[in-house]
Amino acid sequence: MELLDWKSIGSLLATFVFVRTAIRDFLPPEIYRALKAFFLKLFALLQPNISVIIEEYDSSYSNELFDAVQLYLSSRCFSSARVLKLSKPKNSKTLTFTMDANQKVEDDFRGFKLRWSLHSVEKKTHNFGIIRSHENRFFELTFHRKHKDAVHAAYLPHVMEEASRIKFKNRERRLYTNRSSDDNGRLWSSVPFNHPSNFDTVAIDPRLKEEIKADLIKFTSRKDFYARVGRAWKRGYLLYGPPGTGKTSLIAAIANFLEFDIYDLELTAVTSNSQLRKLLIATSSKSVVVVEDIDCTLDLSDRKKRIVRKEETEGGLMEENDQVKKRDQKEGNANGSQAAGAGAAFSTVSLSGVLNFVDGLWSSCGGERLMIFTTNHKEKLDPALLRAGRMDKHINLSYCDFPSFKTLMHNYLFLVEHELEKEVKDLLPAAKVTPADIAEVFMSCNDDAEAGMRNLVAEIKKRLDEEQEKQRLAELGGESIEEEK
Ligand SMILES: Nc1ncnc2c1ncn2[C@@H]1O[C@H](COP(=O)(O)OP(=O)(O)OP(=O)(O)O)[C@@H](O)[C@H]1O
Repeated sequence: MELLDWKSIGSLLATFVFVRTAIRDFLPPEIYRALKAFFLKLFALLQPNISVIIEEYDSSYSNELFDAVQLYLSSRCFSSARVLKLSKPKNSKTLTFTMDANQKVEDDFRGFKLRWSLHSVEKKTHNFGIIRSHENRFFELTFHRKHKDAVHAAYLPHVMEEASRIKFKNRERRLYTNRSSDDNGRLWSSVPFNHPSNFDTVAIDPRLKEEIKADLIKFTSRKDFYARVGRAWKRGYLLYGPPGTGKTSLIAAIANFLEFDIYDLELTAVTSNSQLRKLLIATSSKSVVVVEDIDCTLDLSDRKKRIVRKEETEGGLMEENDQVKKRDQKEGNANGSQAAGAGAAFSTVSLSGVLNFVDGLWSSCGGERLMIFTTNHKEKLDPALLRAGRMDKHINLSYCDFPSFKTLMHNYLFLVEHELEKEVKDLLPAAKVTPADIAEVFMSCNDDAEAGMRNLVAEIKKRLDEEQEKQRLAELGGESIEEEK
């Protein structure tokens, strides 16, 4: 039996409207306001929770907040949801759990509880007489109304931040290069970045290692600092030293440490300033942009003076290139700036251009970027390019010293100590042996640690003998020239 029939509902409503009008019209305003507040409170007590709906699509665009919530809940839903979906998102290196529809997950934030649930409803759209049905998914977030402000001001930003952290952590890291042409017309082509080098495998002075790690941590954690002082969130490293001392290995270790992508920028493959600009803008935040062997890719000695004059303005790069062309024409240099140096043959951009672009552009690009330049000849670089703010940290990687040798001995031969290490210690300072040379000897001993150590001592002695012989011949040559005189 029905409790109320339509007639009763009608008279109840009429009574309610009559009473409400009577109260509003006849009660003094202060009493009316007090009564209103009382009933609102009573209603709030009876219904303390409020809900926020986050739909998958906002109009016809996908809603970033929905995706963020889904990612945020991926780690939390495992313990509480009964049915989970498992997937491997594109460009992600890990599997991700997501909630299925009609599941609930509880969350704690600053001591209060929130409840997430995922719903799915079928939605029909009519388009030119055709009826289509779509799955319309949405998250419902339920919490006590007294936490409304905290949810808006702190919890939802926390969800977004946490989601982007998870996304960053899960993503497959990539190595981008502008060296090979891309059939799809992309500026950068990329492959997954799986270089095994890290701060344990790279053999450099342990103090230097700690210094670099501390510098990287400081840099990446100073977002607010860079914003406060109005500077682009970037840092420049210059790695210099002879070939085979670990510059490339250190770059890979840094990228792995920071979990950043790498952009390998080959300047000789850049044909114009606008291309350079596009390339740099297309780099993502949390990345390391590497320009290797800058002394080979650019004609630094020849352009030195002009670079210094023009480097303060971004447009200076154009002018500089024009001047190079004009000078080439004047000097009858048919190949234009190709004569400037083998590596610089087709390059129409310069290191100062890169640095100027970076200064100018990246200030507006938000996220952090590390620029690493390498050279075997630091002395060839113009001091203006080496100043702080452009190349903030100069890292010298030199011939192998004893602590670096110990790292290699441990990594390659699994040895912590060895009777021959004293001999190596005595020989190393005089021998110009790179970590790459030592790695080569250890690699070729086929896991025979004893043979590895013996071969290394023999190799170092051989090199020292060769060096002495070279010196003796040089001295002899000098003497005979003296005699001829
Ligand atoms: N400091 C090091 N620690 C560990 N391995 C090293 C180190 N230096 C060199 N190696 C080994 O030698 C190889 C060559 O080193 P790497 O390419 O890093 O040197 P580089 O200084 O970049 O040389 P180049 O200037 O010729 O590019 C690496 O594959 C690595 O195995």
